[in-house]
Amino acid sequence: LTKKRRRHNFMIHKQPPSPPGLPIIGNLHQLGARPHQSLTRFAERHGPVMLLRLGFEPTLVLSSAEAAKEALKTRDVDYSSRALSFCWGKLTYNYVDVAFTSYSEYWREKRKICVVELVNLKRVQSFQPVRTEVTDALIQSLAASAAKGEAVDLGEVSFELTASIIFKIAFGRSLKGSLMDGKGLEKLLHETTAVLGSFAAADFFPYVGWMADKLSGLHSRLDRLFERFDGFLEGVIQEHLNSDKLKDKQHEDIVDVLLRIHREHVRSGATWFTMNNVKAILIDVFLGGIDTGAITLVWALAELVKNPEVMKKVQDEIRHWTSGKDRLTEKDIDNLKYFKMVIKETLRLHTAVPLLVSKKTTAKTQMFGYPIQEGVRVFINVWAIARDPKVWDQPEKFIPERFKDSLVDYRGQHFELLPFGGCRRICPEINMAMATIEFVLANMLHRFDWKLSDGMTPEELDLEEGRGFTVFRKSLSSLCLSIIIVDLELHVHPCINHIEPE
Ligand code: HEM
Repeated sequence: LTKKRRRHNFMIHKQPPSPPGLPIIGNLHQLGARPHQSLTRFAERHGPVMLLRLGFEPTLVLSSAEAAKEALKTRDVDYSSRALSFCWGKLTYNYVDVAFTSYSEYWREKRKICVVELVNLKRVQSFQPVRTEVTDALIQSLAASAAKGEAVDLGEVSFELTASIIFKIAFGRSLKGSLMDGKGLEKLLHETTAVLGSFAAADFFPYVGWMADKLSGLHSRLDRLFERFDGFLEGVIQEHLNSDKLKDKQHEDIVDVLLRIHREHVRSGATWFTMNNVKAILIDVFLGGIDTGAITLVWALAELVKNPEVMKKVQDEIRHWTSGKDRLTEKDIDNLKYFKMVIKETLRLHTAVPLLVSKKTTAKTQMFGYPIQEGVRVFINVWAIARDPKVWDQPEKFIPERFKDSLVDYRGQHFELLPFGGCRRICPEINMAMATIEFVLANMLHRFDWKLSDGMTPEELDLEEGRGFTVFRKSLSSLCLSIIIVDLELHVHPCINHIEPE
């Protein structure tokens, strides 16, 4: 009995391992510019469950599929809240959005709106004409560049493309000629990403941190950003309220949907869904939808250019199944088995949000038998998990074939591949995001051949990642590629014997 009690006491007081830190700041200084990479190196030494101290904040870092499964499945309620973030709080009208709200009935209601109203299958399909229109315009502009022999900046192209789609889907207006045209929007998003990725002392040093943030100029940068976003959203909302077009449900944009829900709430006497909720959810769509999609597209093309044999194989497949047609439809994409493996491999190696959105424990809980307190910040390092050599053969290499006979998917059920997170807080917009990425990328690969410009060889192409913390942006924005328009007549029946349809 005594032995049992001793072991019980030992486990109660035992803490997960952690790298030694400094007084006051703890391990903060060790995170560096790419925290997911630093944390991966720590995990190699200290194991898949670590307890760090970031300032005064205890922070649990999980770096294996088993640990992710315990947090996201076995004890999902305990790990479902969000850690407060000073910057996000400001931009989301004090956490009244979906992504940064603590786990509660209030979050559940708002999430239900997202899932039921914004991203149901019908709605995703209803946006197909938008994806087609924007992709057609892209193909035309790429064809013009190819005809002139000009290289294109892939980062710019991808960004403009995902922004155009989100603008049409969410705000019902085109990006061009809107208040936030082209470069203006890109600059705004860069500044937002920089601010959100910067260190907010208030998050790690309660009571005193806000003063440091004020002195460092973070408050005024945030105020300026907030004013720009708020002004833009106010304009869009007024435009929708003043429009006398009565839209049928099939053709509503996201602002229409949210305003309709707001009206229904007011009519029923409910008070919890306010105009600030409308704006904060639009901020989620704006910040969650543009960068992530563009990042994924750029990485996919960069990997394909670096791996010409994969590029050839995937283009052969696409051109085979479209048999000389000018453009692929969304239906054609179902036939593209190898293409889907290329997408999965891109999401594995280059997950856009490497530490997910940071979580917080809602109660006293456990991890691998260690007791974990309530209110502990949690990072799930899905970047490390997707490169874990215990799970993946040659994890650093881009090998789409690894998914050939594998059931592993990215929809939150397989804990070794979690680019969209998993379980309760999983990205609610996977279908919308993937419909866009697949359609655009397949058409870009179908119509054009892509080569590095300025005589650069694939071996010379540097795929180093950029700086970032939560929403991760890499330095590939200036990846310039030459494009060649393909004579599709010559590609009517390229021989493909590597992938057969089911
Ligand atoms: C390739 C594209 C995308 C990627 C890789 C991505 C990734 C993610 C990730 C990793 C999370 C956090 C999951 C977690 O904490 O467990 C998330 C949450 C979220 N994403 Fe996405 N996302 C993408 C596209 C989008 C788009 C297009 C939208 C909106 C139109 C969106 C809206 C959201 C929202 C609202 C949440 C918060 C969910 C919640 O906390 O309940 N995402 N996304």
